[in-house]
Amino acid sequence: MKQAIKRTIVVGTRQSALALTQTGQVIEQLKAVCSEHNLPYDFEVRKIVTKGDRILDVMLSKVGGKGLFVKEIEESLLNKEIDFAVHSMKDMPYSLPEGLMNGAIPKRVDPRDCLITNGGLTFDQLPEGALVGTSSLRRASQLKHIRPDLRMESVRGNIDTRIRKLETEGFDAVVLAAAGLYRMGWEDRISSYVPVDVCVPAVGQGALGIECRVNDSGVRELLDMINDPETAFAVQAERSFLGALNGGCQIPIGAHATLLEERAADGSLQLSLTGIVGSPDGSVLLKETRLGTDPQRVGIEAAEALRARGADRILAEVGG
Ligand SMILES: NCc1[nH]cc(CCC(=O)O)c1CC(=O)O
Repeated sequence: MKQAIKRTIVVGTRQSALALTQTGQVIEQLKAVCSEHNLPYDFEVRKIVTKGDRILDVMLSKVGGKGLFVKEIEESLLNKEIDFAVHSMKDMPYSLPEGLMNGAIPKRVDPRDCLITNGGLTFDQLPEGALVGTSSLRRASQLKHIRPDLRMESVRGNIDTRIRKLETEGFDAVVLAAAGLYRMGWEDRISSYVPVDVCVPAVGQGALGIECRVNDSGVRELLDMINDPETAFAVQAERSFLGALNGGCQIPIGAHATLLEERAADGSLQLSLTGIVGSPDGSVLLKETRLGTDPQRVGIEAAEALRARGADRILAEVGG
């Protein structure tokens, strides 16, 4: 029998353990789709070192924010050195360069933040004045807002480094996205979850984004098979919110959208989005929730409601 000639798809990723693991998981999903539909594709992983990986000792917000992790990867896509790239959605800047697009958003895992503590504490059980490690202004703002006694300190590095610092640097707790721990198979390290009404997650947290070239129809058709329309719908609303607040950088912004069980009268999906903007010290925390059927609009409406309450001033103060 004649063998079809296979196209080898080169997949770009950062070289952190989390990036490699989630890229491997996406490739496994695609391989299953290929064998089910008899599609002639092979996959090869190409590791890319980004500027964000080289600068690990500075607070992210001081060195230019999220774009640091994707610029080199996007250049490799445009140069055709790679054919698609797997990103943590929350690390993707709002706007993609001309010629690139988000080809798929697979099903989201748990979007919540979680605590790693000694002795399995919940947020409410943290002792008075506890030292909490996070490099995220969003987490610092929201946690200090309800617990002004907490001392927040920056902790950077890969997930395993941050967990190690719980012991080596005397933290009472380290805050991480649950999603990263699940993907690594380290969920047994999670002491407790921070409810989304206490700490609204980062835009896109728990979701992946798969970036590809707009004109690569083969890759686009393939990626479309692992797209999860409901996740994509919610993430679109969160990213619309981010875009409406000009939030490309590491700033104290969070948004969480969920689909409502009930459809609108005309049968379309409905979603609810809660967005926050806060000051890094937690003294100000603005929160708004909007419902609707158009994700773009819901994001913009929540952003406008926050802007009307002074969100721009807070963002300008932190240099967002
Ligand atoms: N900021 C780094 C980062 N980017 C993506 C994840 C994993 C969670 C996810 O995919 O949303 C993490 C770690 C963390 O925030 O704890």
